Amino acid sequence: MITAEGLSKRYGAKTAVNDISFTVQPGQVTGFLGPNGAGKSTTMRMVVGLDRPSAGSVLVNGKRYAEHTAPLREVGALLDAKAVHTGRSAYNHLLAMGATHGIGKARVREVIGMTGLESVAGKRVGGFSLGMGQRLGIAAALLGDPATLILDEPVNGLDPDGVLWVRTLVRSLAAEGRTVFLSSHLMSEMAVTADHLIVLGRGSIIADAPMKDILAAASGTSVRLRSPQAAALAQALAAPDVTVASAESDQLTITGLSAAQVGETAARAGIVLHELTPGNASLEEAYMELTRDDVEYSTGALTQEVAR
Ligand SMILES: Nc1ncnc2c1ncn2[C@@H]1O[C@H](COP(=O)(O)OP(=O)(O)OP(=O)(O)O)[C@@H](O)[C@H]1O
Repeated sequence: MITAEGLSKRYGAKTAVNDISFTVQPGQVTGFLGPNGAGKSTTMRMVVGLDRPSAGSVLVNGKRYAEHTAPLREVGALLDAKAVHTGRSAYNHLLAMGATHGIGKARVREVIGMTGLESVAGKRVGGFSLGMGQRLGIAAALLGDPATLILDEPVNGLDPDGVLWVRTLVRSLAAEGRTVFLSSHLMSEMAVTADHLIVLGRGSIIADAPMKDILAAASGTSVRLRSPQAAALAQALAAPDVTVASAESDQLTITGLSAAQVGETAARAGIVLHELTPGNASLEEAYMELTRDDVEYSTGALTQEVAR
């Protein structure tokens, strides 16, 4: 479990993380989202003691990272896969990391197997592709068999096979009861990987909720229905903030009302429904709506140009 209380980080005049409090629970995958520069990496770095908070604290299983006698066994982190520039082989790199914690060859071989690095384990890490580097970073994070995993952009640079592998891996780690804290800009992937989301914008938390609640709260969602009395229902639903579209005579697509509100209006009017389907917003839509005012490096003008 990760617990942050009033956590802040300032770099000179720049406040990268501004008084945030959150808990990352075990047994589920918690996604960490936010626009570029929102403070995600800074927060993750503070969890593992690579950056010192300007105020507040962040604890892993009740202690600061540095207070753990064997931190690799508590928290495994993939923070910057490119940081490993070494002439060592992957096998020797992991062995050297493990040596500080009494972790031996058997566990090193195990994580090499888990991350699909067998065929390149003897090769110099310096020559690794981005994807191989990511796999090695994940192998390093898993080395101490930690109860908490922090993965900053783990699918960056991975091919579709690798992306699916990370998804399966993190889901199984969470199912084993571990705490998994994961950042990614790939919304479609996050949507199928995370159970819970923490969204940062300009250093502050703008959402901290289960994935399903974030999707359900997104406005602009539509409700689709089929009814033999579709025209009468369209009239009954008419209201200033409601739009009703009809592609076929027995079908309606409604925005501005929930499925429950549509069903209740139909019941009050004595109208028969054959189908009533709430259309959830995609995570990408929900995310765009949440972070609309918090994008530091806005490309609004450009995207408007392109959309024209
Ligand atoms: N060492 C540093 N010195 C000065 N400013 C920094 C430093 N590290 C980060 N920042 C600033 O702090 C803010 C948060 O950066 P951070 O890397 O944590 O964001 P992020 O959410 O991880 O972004 P991205 O999605 O682009 O990785 C940014 O404005 C960044 O420029």
